[in-house]
Amino acid sequence: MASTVDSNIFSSVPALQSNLGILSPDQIELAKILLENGQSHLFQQWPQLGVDDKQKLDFFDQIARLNSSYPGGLAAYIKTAKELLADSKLGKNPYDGFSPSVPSGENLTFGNENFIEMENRGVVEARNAAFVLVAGGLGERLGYNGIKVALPRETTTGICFLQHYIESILALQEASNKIASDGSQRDIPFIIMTSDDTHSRTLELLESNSYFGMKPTQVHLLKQEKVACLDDNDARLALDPHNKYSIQTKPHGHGDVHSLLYSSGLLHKWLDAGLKWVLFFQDTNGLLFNAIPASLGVSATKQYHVNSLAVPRKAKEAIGGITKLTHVDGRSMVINVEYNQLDPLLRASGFPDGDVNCETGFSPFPGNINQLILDLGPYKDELQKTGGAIKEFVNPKYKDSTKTAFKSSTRLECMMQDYPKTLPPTARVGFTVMDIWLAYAPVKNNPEDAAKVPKGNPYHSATSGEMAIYRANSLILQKAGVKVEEPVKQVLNGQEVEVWSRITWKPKWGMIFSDIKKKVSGNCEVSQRSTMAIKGRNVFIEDLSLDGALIVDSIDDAEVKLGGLIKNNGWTMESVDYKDTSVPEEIRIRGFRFNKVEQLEKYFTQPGKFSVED
Ligand SMILES: O=c1ccn([C@@H]2O[C@H](COP(=O)(O)OP(=O)(O)O[C@H]3OC[C@@H](O)[C@H](O)[C@H]3O)[C@@H](O)[C@H]2O)c(=O)[nH]1
Ligand SMILES: [Mg+2]
Repeated sequence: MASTVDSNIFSSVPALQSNLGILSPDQIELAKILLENGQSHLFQQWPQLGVDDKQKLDFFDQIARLNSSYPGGLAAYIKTAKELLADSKLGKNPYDGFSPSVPSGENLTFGNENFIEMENRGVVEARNAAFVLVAGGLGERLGYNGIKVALPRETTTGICFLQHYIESILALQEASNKIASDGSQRDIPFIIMTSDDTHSRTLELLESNSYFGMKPTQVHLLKQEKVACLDDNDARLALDPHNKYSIQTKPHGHGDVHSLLYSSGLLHKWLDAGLKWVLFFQDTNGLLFNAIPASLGVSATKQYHVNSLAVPRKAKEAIGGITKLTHVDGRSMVINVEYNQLDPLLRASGFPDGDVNCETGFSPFPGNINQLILDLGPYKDELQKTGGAIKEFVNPKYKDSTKTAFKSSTRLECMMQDYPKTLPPTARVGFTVMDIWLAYAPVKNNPEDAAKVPKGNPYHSATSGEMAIYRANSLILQKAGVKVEEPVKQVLNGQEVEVWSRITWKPKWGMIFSDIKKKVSGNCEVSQRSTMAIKGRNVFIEDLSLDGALIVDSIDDAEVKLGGLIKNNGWTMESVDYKDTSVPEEIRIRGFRFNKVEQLEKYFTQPGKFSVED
């Protein structure tokens, strides 16, 4: 009751004091925390007891959520915000005292002996891994209305990113269980971090598709909460302009994944179950699983506590640079420097041209694709110390050079790749660089912005993301001995792209290069205008000459041989303008659609041996 609490602190805020009677002891505690941290303005407009009481309690519900979802609670959030805002006002460089240099890491070349060895090792390790997808972002740059994981990875099959990720994990699980030394079977855990922006639609996508073949018990959704917005340099929390009982909130960034995993209790469970690795990945990289087995192999071989996957980076490309930072006091770390910070950091530390390409045509700093492989043991130990809190930053847009007022409210943010920042120097932090064509093709930019990307830099659009899949699959088959015809150049949605044969396969057909090589033999060729979708597991390509469209699906017990000359009118590509709203959004953001003129389509639903020849 109001009379029993310390009245001093409340007496200076009469609007709150007069309402204490409706608050529970817990709520009164929260009110105290707010007042002690300079937030009395939140109650300024509160009417007397009896008016809007329900909304006042809603206000405290929200405060309780904000308090419990942040490591250290609101007091810690406000304290950090004050510090970071003061640094920002002073224009303090977050990398003060550090000088950047180019780090050295593992380089993998697709298909060579080392790569194949790493892939094999990765498959052994896969059953000891848990996969974590961060998918709480809205994808504002892409501007797509749905959730990004529901977008087709490519439109030949229309299979969405989430289905592809799940089928890839299941394929790895099966391959890994098959060779388990103790013969035991394990289900690889799959965690998806969602937010209020994506949670219900992600759940709905999973449920309406029977979890794409995964056991529902294998999948966990962890929803991140947004954090409170800040109105000024004193870190006064921002009220919603339309509701004085509600604090404005914004996303805190993908760094939340660590505190959520920690508080979920899953890390202990995984350790008890004998798991060893946690793999983090982002929502729309359709090539990612080409890179997973080999880089997991690298983690295991090198005993990396942290392994970041990277690709050669074009200067000014919107991907972070992996950088070695050496402090004047001698300590050093290998860490991602985010793309908006790399140029100023370089200019401030002896690289007068900033973020530019070197003689290789690429930035000397490898590009972070934000796929992290962490060793579970040290990861859990570290989170036990930090509670999963990740070094944050603030990025206020000031009204003017006095830096006293913001254009709009700001908030603290954090990034999952900043996890190594708190690690001791003894931690084994490394990275693995792979070819771009193999490993990285995110879908982040809308057509208009993609068309403005400087020539030679990747578009990161729905168009380039899909074309990258056909290119990667074509190149992989070429390396396996298939004569895949060279691509043609085409401009789609204002972006010049290479159009390769539209080749796709299900993960269970071939997860690693040695599997794929086993499925291809003889003299095979595929023309540029061809489409080939392999959906069955035991499909073998032998002396095939394809000039047209071929779709094959089969049950696992059917062994299917594809051979001979298969020729038909195939599928043609028609240009679509992204502004044409008569076309579904997920198609028009690509700038093309298929006209399915003619195809050979075969389904094998009975066990046995079959062959497809025209
Ligand atoms: O609050 C958030 C924000 C983002 N995310 C998820 O985090 C992932 C990355 O988000 P964005 O695509 O906005 O990230 P960015 O493109 O800004 O940069 C990111 O990817 C490229 C890397 O080089 C950068 O270092 C990395 O920060 C997405 O899967 C998104 O859904 C969250 O889960 N929660
Ligand atoms: Mg972003």
